Amino acid sequence: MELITVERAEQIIQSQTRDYGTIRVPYEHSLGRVLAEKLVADRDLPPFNRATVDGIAIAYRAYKEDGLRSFTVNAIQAAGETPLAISSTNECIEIMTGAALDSSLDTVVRYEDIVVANGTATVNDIEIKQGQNIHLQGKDKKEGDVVADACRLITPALVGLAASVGKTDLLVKRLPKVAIVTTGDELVGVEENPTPYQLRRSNDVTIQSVLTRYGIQADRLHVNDDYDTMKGTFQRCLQSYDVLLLTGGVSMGKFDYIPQVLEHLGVKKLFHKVRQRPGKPFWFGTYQDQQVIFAFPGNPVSVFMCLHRYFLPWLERSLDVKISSPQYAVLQHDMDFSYPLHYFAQVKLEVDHQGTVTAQPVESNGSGDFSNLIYTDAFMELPLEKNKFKKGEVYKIWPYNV
Ligand SMILES: Nc1nc2c(c(=O)[nH]1)N[C@H]1C(S)=C(S)[C@@H](COP(=O)(O)OP(=O)(O)OC[C@H]3O[C@@H](n4cnc5c(N)ncnc54)[C@H](O)[C@@H]3O)O[C@H]1N2
Ligand code: MOO
Repeated sequence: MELITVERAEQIIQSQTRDYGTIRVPYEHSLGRVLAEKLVADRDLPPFNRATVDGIAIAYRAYKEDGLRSFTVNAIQAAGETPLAISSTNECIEIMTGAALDSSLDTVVRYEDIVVANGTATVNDIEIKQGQNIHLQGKDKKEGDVVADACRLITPALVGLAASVGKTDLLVKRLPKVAIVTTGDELVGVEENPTPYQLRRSNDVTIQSVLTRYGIQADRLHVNDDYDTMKGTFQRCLQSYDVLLLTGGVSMGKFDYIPQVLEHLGVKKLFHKVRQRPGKPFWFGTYQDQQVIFAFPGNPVSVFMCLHRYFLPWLERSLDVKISSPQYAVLQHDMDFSYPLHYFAQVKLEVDHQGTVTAQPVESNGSGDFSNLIYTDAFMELPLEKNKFKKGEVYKIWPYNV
């Protein structure tokens, strides 16, 4: 099969989004999930006229029309208490931040602007405005107003908002069951001691960690490069998971069995090999129009790039998240890349003094060199149509560390 372009690969993948339905989860466990319902205010926000400072509450007309500057303290009212009224406009209530104002009061003066002595509060020589220091009932939202629309990624602010409107269970998008399967005889578990020519597996934990941001608890499995073992493992995975993320074994090597095994099992290949670096041997397919299989080339940077450039957008679209607009940055160095491939450069992002996002490319030793991934922030997508990329030009970025 011919190598396809990045754009075509993206199109094919996006044509295979899936709907996993919805489920209710307690709001404490909803962070990172995708909201599948509108949240409405169960009461006005704020629910009452609320003092925004500690001080005294007065009737403004006594200050303005009667020229009063001293007020007899009628009572002290804490937040949460039933509003206390004054019986005459020469009185005030000492009121605390967050307390509800009675309808006989319409203005709050801070402690800093008064002197309280012997049961009387005297206002300093300052200008007072009617209605000051009061957060009016319903000013933010009215009862029944939408406070959050559906298809949003649930952020800490949204969890707080849900709690404030008494939503104990949130309807969220159901997540796919994901298996991450690493392959390769040279790979040992993190706890094991590698021989001089073996490596510790790292792709699986990296992928798993990225997925936790979306609330996905993916399972990790490892298979050695044995055709029948792979066949058995993948077959079981296809029965129990919605998505398989495989790493390694998709290139030209004598033990790169993955494409063969998958096709043997009836997985439909939608493409193999993309005009890109890293990640050229990327393989993608579907099983019985249900399961979706991403087989990433084993090099850690290839895996990381393909995960952010292809899998996460697929996931976000499948979960119906409001898609954020693409991000761009200004290249800070001339770069040459003379192969007819899209090049995904690792870049360090900064915001300059004019507020422009700039991208500083970082040299790497190919897709097996993952040492820079912690010092860089994004892949910059340099299109295959060009070989020379000039300082000052603007290209798309795929952030991973921001
Ligand atoms: N004759 C050719 N050889 C290669 C080509 C090619 O076009 N022709 N493509 C190269 C490219 S590009 C890549 S990328 C690699 C990808 O090959 P595979 O997908 O078969 O990956 P492996 O050979 O299994 O592994 C590559 C490399 O990554 C290490 N690895 C694998 N899995 C993990 C893991 N879970 N954690 C950490 N490291 C991992 C593995 O040990 C290898 O060093 O093929 C080129 N060859
Ligand atoms: O895709 Mo490979 O990642 O170019 O090394």
